[in-house]
Amino acid sequence: MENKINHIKHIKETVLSDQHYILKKLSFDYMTSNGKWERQHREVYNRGDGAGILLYNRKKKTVLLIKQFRMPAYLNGAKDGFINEICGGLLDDDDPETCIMREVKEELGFEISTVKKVYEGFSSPGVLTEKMHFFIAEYTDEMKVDSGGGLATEQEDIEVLEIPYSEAIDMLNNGKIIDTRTIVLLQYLQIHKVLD
Ligand SMILES: Nc1nc2c(ncn2[C@@H]2O[C@H](COP(=O)(O)OP(=O)(O)O[C@H]3O[C@H](CO)[C@@H](O)[C@H](O)[C@@H]3O)[C@@H](O)[C@H]2O)c(=O)[nH]1
Ligand SMILES: [Mg+2]
Repeated sequence: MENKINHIKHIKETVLSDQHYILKKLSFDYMTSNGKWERQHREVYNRGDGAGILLYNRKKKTVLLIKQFRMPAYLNGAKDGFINEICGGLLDDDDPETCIMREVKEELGFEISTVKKVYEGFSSPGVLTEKMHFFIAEYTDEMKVDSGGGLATEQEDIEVLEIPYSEAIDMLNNGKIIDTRTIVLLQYLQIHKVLD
């Protein structure tokens, strides 16, 4: 594989794992800022892109979060490994809007028809190819169609949390929200005074 960008060349890819998603080792020549070429090696994990959404209710001043077990967080000191998060998922073959509406239905049990895209960005650009699409949307009780909880066929075991926005902000400030996607969207609501 050759790249048109002129600060990298001689790119070699080796698949290290393709069991579920794809982990590759990339070896390439990189031209440093002082003009010298050096051989670099980087492991890159490709799980596709993702989308996440924070649902809020203007009248009740509540937000919808989910709680689920995350093995990587458990391995890295997150107590029992249960993480408070925004609803979200991998795009698979869908566009971000279609994906996020599907995840809202599967994980939260709500059917929403409009979402607002607020950000797009790389989750962890040094290691993941993943680009995240961030959304917010308003919900009302009438949009609830079932109890959510995720797909048992995908071994998802998700608790839906409807909590006062003020409590979510307290959780953010006292370290109980430790998922960066969730921090980003709660701060979006704060910065833009969406529920003030
Ligand atoms: N067998 C197997 N299944 C897996 C594996 N990894 C994930 N899965 C399955 O794939 C499903 C993915 O569910 P989604 O809702 O689509 O994704 P997510 O795990 O919620 O990911 C979201 O959060 C991530 C963490 O922040 C984000 O990285 C991602 O973009 C997305 O927003 C999981 O429930 C699980 O069943 C694996 O290594 N092996
Ligand atoms: Mg998910």
